[in-house]
Amino acid sequence: MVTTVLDLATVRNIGIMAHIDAGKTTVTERILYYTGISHRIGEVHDGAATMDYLPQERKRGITITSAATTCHWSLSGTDHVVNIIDTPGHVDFTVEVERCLRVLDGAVAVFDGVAGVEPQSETVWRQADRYGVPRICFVNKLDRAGADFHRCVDMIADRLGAVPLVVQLPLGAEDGFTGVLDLVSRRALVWDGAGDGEEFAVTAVPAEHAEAVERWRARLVETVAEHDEEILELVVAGAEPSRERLHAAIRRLTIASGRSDDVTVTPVFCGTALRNKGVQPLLDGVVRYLPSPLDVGAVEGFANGGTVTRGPSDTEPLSALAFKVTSARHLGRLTFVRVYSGRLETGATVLNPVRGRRERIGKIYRMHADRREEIGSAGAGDIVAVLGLKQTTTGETLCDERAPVVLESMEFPAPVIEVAVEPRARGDQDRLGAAIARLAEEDPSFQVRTDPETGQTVIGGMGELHLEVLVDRMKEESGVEVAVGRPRVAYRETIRRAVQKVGFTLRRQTGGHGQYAKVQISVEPITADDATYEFVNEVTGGRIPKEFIPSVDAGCQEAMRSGVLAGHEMVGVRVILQDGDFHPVDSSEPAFRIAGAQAFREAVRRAGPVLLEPVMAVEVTTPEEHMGDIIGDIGARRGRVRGMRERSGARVVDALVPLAEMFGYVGDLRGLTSGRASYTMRFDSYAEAPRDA
Ligand SMILES: Nc1nc2c(ncn2[C@@H]2O[C@H](COP(=O)(O)OP(=O)(O)OP(=O)(O)O)[C@@H](O)[C@H]2O)c(=O)[nH]1
Repeated sequence: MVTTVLDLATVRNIGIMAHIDAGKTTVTERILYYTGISHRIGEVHDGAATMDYLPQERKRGITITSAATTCHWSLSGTDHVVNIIDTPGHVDFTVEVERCLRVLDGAVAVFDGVAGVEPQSETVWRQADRYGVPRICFVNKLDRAGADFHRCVDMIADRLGAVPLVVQLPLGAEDGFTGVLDLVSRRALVWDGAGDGEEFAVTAVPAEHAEAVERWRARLVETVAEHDEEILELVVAGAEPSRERLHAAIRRLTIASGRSDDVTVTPVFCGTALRNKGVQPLLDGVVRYLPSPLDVGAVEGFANGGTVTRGPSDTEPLSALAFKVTSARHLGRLTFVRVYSGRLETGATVLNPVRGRRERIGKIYRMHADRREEIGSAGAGDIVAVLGLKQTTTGETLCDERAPVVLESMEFPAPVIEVAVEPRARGDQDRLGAAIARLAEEDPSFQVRTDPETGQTVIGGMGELHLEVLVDRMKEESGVEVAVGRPRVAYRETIRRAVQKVGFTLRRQTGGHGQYAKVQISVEPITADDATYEFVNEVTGGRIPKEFIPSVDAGCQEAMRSGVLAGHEMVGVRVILQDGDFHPVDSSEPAFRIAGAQAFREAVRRAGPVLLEPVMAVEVTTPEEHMGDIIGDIGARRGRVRGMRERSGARVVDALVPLAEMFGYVGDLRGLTSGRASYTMRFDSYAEAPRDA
């Protein structure tokens, strides 16, 4: 077992983000290959890709669950550790995207050289804008007919509002694409087509390209000078910036762009991952231009009611964030964590301050796609998987008991779409239950309930594709065939009025001794945003013995799970237990639970119950000319525009729209704007639904 102390300056924690099909998986595969992790190149289309290791993903050919993998890349004789966090591209998996963006320091944005900047690449790009993640771009698929590097660069400027720094030009095109021209070093990198792309020759720029290289290099220097003082001074003095100075300036600009709202300067690389051209220089670019944990600096957290910071150093107290929980076959629960400060040691006891529980660190692994390497400890800046954590889930902090801190957590939206599921084979109910429980543990945005009327199991998630994938995984991983109902919006119920003194008496005589419990309650709406339920006991003088009070509470909570209107979960109710009565022999905990639940249902029926529907915060990013259409359409969907902004040259419309009106929005928006606009949507709040909902 190895215990390595990393030189933080040599660590890169990156994500690879792209529109579906732009080639993210192929690029990742090639990176793993060149860095020596995988020993053969797995093709996505024959289902052998290493990174997409769920059988479900192999079948679909899309990347769904993020996995972290560590590899090494040497630049100028220095070894670098590159931790790659695989990020999904589909909007239904925003939770996955959010948890990745939370823990990574930089990203490679992959574009399809034929399609250019597609609407969905805009979506992921905007997400990275929001999280302030510095990026470099890779224009992929330049071997394809119709690929056009310069058009893609123009689209990066026009559609994403970024400042593209072209650092390479393609050498040849389509079938004749043979390599890249490196503008910083004024060299040609040529893959001769033999072998599997490991070898490339570094040559002088061919004479016929010399003029283009000089022209584009001048443009590169000019753009850098516009944003960087040091290079500006050199240019003004008429000096030629050296290769090292230019690299350093591009690095400064790339990293600073992540933090800036106005300008995103992004180096642009090119190649074809499938034909193994251009990936090694892209790796050089990752190391050269993307930030190390040291560049990202200290992380903020909360302690003792105030804010504290933890610097990226092994000598600070431990702070780490769990960003993913998976269950690994034959191993059990595996928790992926990013260490922000201090060291995580095998066998140590750490604190989960959110739960107030101590946890023992079992084994620590560095993950290499589907292979694990056990290590004794992990230091600040590292990303590893831990075995043995029993309680900690996604978004929770682990820290030193003597210096507790809660790192800012990720927020998980409420599930907004539901489907009923049932096993096709009668005897499979228990296996379905186990399969669901396993998935729910991995994915905080996935929830389960039982429909009180039909008795069916209902699963809820972030979107239709999200649920579809989960159902497929039940089959693939647990062998349960599932019949699925129609997707529907996940409603809630609440009350609008207070109701006083609603009583219920349970009196039953069955054979031996009977059952007796009497309660009187009031209910009232709680208006605080996130309040779901409160229980207040005002019974004094032993009119209900103390030991039965929690049973009344439990009965009310049980009744909250299925409202009186349509069996949806209830929120926002305060119950006040005012009075009651008992019998020395016939009263019991179950009797008070039943009485509590019955009184609650009766009270709620009189308290103006209403249906609540999920309302989504929708952010549409669009070119100026489509603003009017988009705003009109939002109105037609019962939506309300909250504001408008400009971000990196595009207009951003912020609106609240009921989810029930958002089915099919992807297609409608495409129709309205010829695919130029993109949107993201997350749960905002619940609001009263119209009567006919
Ligand atoms: N011609 C060509 N095809 C490529 C290239 N890179 C990837 N492809 C193909 O494009 C398709 C999509 O590639 P993936 O790597 O699965 O794309 P992805 O972005 O990971 O897709 P998701 O996992 O679905 O998000 C596959 O059929 C690849 O073989 C390339 O450089 N040239």
